[in-house]
Amino acid sequence: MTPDLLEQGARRIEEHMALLAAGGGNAGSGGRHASTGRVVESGEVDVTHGRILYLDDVSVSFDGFKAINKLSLDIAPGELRCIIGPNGAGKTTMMDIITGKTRPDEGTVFFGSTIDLLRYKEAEIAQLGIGRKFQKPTVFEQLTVFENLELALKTNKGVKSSMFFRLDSQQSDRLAEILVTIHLAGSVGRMAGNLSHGQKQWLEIGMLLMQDPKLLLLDEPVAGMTDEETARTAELFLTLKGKHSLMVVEHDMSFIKTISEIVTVLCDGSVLAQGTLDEVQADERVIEVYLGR
Ligand SMILES: Nc1ncnc2c1ncn2[C@@H]1O[C@H](COP(=O)(O)OP(=O)(O)OP(=O)(O)O)[C@@H](O)[C@H]1O
Repeated sequence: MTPDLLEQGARRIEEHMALLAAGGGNAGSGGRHASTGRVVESGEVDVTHGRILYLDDVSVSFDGFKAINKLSLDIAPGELRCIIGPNGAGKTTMMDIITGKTRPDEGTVFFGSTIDLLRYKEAEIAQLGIGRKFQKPTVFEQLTVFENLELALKTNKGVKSSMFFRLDSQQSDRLAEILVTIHLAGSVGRMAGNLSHGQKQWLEIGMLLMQDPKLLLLDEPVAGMTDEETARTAELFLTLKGKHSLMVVEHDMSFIKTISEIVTVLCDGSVLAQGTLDEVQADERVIEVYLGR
């Protein structure tokens, strides 16, 4: 390979890495653009006040339409919070705001009690420890399961160190542990493109886990999965709870029933109801706008 080709290849890897860091990998699908910016080293998030994520009075309008309307919400460290709500309720927009993809017109968004997320760009927020998984799997189809996971560790490396990157023993151990967690230990050498839809979703979650995120945002993770894959995903999320904080947007109520503690119902850009699944399912307002009679 000529130096030119090497350089081009390295540049392509770096572009992929920037996208991945912003939660929008583009290995054959999707394609969200990452903003580039200063590198922010991930450090400790101050959760002494019992909150890892804190949104207060957040609003955003698109052409005069209030997609998010005085939204206030907080999440405890290690919590698995489920978010439900009708189409257009603002669930995706809320995640866009948390991850820096959309800037709110007003309000406060804090990661722990000291990190004002509104001061950071999308790629920086990913590096602070907020991982996002979009609905569609965005793994690197032409690489193996192992290579995908290995690649996920390279996001902070420059071109040359990225090309000659080797896992140290601690990273190898973590990769092996994550392979088991995501049910892909037996598929380590398979090309990601040959995995089932559910396995691709797990692989992408594994790639996020390689970066050891403190908070994971997951948008409709079980959409399109078989019943068995859905059940295994529930198992996976229950394993992650406690070690990571999770915010899961889903429409699949039986999945929510298996994994949920507190469920937040969004409607018209704000919180309509919050409580256990039984509580929100019994709430007349929720039945009216979302669950149907
Ligand atoms: N960039 C944008 N420009 C204009 N309108 C937008 C934009 N993003 C979102 N909206 C509007 O804001 C509202 C909330 O959308 P959002 O995608 O956040 O809802 P959602 O709860 O995720 O819905 P779904 O369950 O269908 O994914 C919708 O009416 C949507 O059309």
